[in-house]
Amino acid sequence: MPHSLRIGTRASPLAVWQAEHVRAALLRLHPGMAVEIITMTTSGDVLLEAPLHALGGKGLFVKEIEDALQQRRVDVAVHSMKDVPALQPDGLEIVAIMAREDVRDAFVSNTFLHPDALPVGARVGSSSLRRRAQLLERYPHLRVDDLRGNVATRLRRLDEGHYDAIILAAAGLKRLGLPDRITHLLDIDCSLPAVGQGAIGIEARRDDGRTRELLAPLADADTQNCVLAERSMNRVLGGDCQLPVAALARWQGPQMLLRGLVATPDGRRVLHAEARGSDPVALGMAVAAALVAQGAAEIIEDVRNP
Ligand SMILES: NCc1[nH]cc(CCC(=O)O)c1CC(=O)O
Repeated sequence: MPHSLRIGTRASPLAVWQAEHVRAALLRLHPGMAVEIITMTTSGDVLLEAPLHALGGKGLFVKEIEDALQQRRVDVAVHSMKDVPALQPDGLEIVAIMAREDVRDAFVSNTFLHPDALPVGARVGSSSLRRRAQLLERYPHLRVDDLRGNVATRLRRLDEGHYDAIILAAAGLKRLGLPDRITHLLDIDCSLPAVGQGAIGIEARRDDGRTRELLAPLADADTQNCVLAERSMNRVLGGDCQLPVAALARWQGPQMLLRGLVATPDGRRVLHAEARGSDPVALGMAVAAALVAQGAAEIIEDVRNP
């Protein structure tokens, strides 16, 4: 019997690119396998007007796709790991994380070559509290305005002149074939990325051994361990991508270095912690504990219940 597989994904061009990336990798291993991509609209796509962090619920971009997975309408869900909540619903599991793209945030402007060049009162578009906080810490003279929508929408709003600059994930621009739109790549000391940024995660039903077996070779062990460390930090903090929380793990030889950050959205308080080790989960818990010791839990509570 020939293998066949249904992949569920958001309908945005970036999400579809990522699902096609998974399909291509599967077809390289199993030429002739039937892999169907099924696009769906998520509540995150529908609720485009409200600022993301005000919508409250976690996993706005993954919920409907996970429902389809649980109901066996699809066999596989492909997500940006950045959008995936710390815990998966009953019976589902992230079974593979693929090799990471560029993890950095990108500064995109048609006028200014670098954020250093932005004048007092310049408008920067971003709905991410994490990006807002880190930008305002370094450049308190800027105005950060909400900007939602898929990558093309955000670029169009910039081009229409609503903003002097916007911040986007470099990974999305590169995947969509738009690397030329990157004006300046922000160093991780300037903008520590979101947990899981740049990584594609593949989710399946825990008990679906056949699908898990098909997907296993798509995993990149180094990326998987780094994202595990970042997510283990985030789980302790109760974080999701709607909070001003950042983390990045990288291998330095046999050791992993995990950096974590929690900030107030206005960038006035920015907590940093880092640790080295080889056990990703322990590392994430250690960095989370170091942030909590500096007051991270109170900052997060204030953001959740202003
Ligand atoms: N929240 C939306 C989202 N989810 C993942 C990416 C980019 C791709 C990635 O980080 O893997 C983006 C767009 C952005 O932040 O610019």
